[in-house]
Amino acid sequence: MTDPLAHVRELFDLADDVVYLDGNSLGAPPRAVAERLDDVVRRQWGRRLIRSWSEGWWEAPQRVGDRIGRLVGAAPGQVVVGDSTSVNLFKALVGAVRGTDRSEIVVDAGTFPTDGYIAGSAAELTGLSLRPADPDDLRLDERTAVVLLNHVDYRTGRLLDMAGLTERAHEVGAKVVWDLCHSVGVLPIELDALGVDLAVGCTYKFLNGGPGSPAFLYVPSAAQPGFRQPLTGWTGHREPFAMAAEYTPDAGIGRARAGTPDILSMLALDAALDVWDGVELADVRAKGLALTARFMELVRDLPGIEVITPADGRRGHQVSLRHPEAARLMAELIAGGVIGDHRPPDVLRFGFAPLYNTFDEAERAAKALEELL
Ligand SMILES: Cc1ncc(COP(=O)(O)O)c(C=O)c1O
Ligand SMILES: Nc1c(O)cccc1C(=O)C[C@H](N)C(=O)O
Repeated sequence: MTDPLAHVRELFDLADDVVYLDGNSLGAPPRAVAERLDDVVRRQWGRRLIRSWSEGWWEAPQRVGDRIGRLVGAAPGQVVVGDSTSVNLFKALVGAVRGTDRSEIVVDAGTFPTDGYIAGSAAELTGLSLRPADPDDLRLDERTAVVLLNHVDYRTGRLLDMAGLTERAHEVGAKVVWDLCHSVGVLPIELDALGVDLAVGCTYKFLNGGPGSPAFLYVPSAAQPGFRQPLTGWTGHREPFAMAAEYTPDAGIGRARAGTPDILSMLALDAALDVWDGVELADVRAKGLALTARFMELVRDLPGIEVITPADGRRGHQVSLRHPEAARLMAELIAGGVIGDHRPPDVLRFGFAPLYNTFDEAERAAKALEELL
């Protein structure tokens, strides 16, 4: 295919002697980040000192949130950036079930561990039970307060049907929280249009925000007045600088904030998001499907390999291969300059980031694996 994103790779600081296929865990650095951080540290922090809080720092969580909103189909004022995905999951789940007369939280059984752990804790603290369930057989009913689902499964790369599952939850009066860690920046997402209740996601994978860059939380405008999240830190207060004794939440998405925002990471993410300017998610999606299809075609028949990522369009931008010696194979691939990762016990993962990965890289990686086998 002709690649409408070919020029975007130049915006990244990537060495040509490495085939980097782990952007689904830690995205590559956009060149603009180092430059921006230099300005933030030397000029904003260094010269403007504390004045910088009123020169853009304080509002950064909402401003950067709106930039992510564009990528997930959320109108402005509904996404806030800060804290980790784990912390935002806790805010979302407790906020979703507080005051409910329903009795269970449902989580997809194969979830990324942190989601299951946090859901367990949220259930225990709110007196609900936690029920892990297969996304193909969720069995939601009037007992279900909320269901937490991963849009793209971290292990297999399978993409769930957000529209259908959101509708199913709503049919029984349950809420749905979507974890978008492996789908934000991968495909067009329509949170507002689908009536999603809450969503979280991390920014260090396909959004390339850098190691530990802050996560995001989506709370639709209509739900904000009733959203009572448990971490009532002062920055979520309606008038934080009034230093009032009583907590009064911000009227809008600001109530989803907790403590002081991590400005260095936040502004690194802000700079990283510049690579999306002028990029169409439809192009990203088309290239991601083509890259993963090409790689799957090349590795499908290799000895001992089982492709566990769906071959139809229901996948994100990673290819997962099962092999009994996955750990050894990945270590050898990495030693040879092809960087993917291994998830226990026997899964090799290869993430394709359409903004910077090329078809030539898909072929080089497949060739390297073939030679090892
Ligand atoms: C689906 C999913 N949820 C959550 C996380 C991480 O959460 P946190 O940002 O708290 O480390 C990851 C990856 O680390 C993930 O893959
Ligand atoms: N967040 C990570 C980290 O701090 C260190 C190593 C890996 C990660 C990851 O993001 C793992 C990733 N969520 C996964 O899908 O496995």
